[in-house]
Amino acid sequence: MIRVEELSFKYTGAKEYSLKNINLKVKKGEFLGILGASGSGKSTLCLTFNGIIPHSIKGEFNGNVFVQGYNTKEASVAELSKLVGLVLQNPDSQLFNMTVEEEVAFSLENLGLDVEEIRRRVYWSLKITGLEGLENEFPPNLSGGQKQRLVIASVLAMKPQILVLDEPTSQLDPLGREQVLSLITLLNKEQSITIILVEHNTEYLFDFADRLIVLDKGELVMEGKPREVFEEAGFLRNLGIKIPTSVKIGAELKKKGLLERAALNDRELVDAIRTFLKG
Ligand SMILES: Nc1ncnc2c1ncn2[C@@H]1O[C@H](COP(=O)(O)OP(=O)(O)OP(=O)(O)O)[C@@H](O)[C@H]1O
Repeated sequence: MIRVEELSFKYTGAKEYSLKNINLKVKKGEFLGILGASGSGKSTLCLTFNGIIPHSIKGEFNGNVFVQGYNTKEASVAELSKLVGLVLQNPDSQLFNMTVEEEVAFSLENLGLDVEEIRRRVYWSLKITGLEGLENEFPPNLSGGQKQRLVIASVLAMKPQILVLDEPTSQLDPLGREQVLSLITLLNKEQSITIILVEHNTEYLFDFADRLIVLDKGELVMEGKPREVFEEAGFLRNLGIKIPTSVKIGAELKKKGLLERAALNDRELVDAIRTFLKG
């Protein structure tokens, strides 16, 4: 689905490269989580997946990014947007139509689709994001979680096979956060959409990501299954990355010889404690 080869990028006028020699492959239907401290290059990497870098944001771009076989240097952002849906932190900056329905239909009208197909896609997108019944609402009146789901609906209407979400829940309240994360899980598990997600909720990534990559100062410094990555809790902490609470507790119990391995998710930790108390 995505192949990144020897990618380096320096913003125009910047002293340092924001991405340094990144190599990465993302498979169809995979759920990839991106971890890294502030400024490590997570957003910059996300912007390379649909061609915003290097087409709209300029700089020194070396290496290649291929999306479903297209080299992003050669394909336009409009073409790439049909393959890769991009969702950013702040939903308000991505909503500008008068009604929920118009918001979803907007991007489709530029694709030259017939009215019936547009109607079908709008209906499907609003249904899957749980926004049906709100078609005539004014987007600024929605809750944070609803707004972000509307952004996702308008991106999904283009029928991309890949969704890139850059901290989509960071500006939401706990309920909105939960709604958006559940939606992401559903899109991955039930619609087989490839997910690339930057998210600070490491508990969620532990449970649902297939693989994690860790960025540090523009370099890809670690890669593996969530369990393998969180096994290196000390390394992650030094990079300023939040460790799941279950892993922190697991590490203490392991130190005391009560657990064999620290990287357990919430459910596994509870099971291990229950077994220990029974024994
Ligand atoms: N438009 C820009 N012009 C110049 N430098 C930039 C620009 N955008 C980002 N950078 C620099 O590139 C580096 C990587 O930034 P980026 O936003 O990709 O990191 P991040 O991991 O997403 O951080 P955060 O978690 O704070 O969003 C930082 O040093 C940042 O200052």
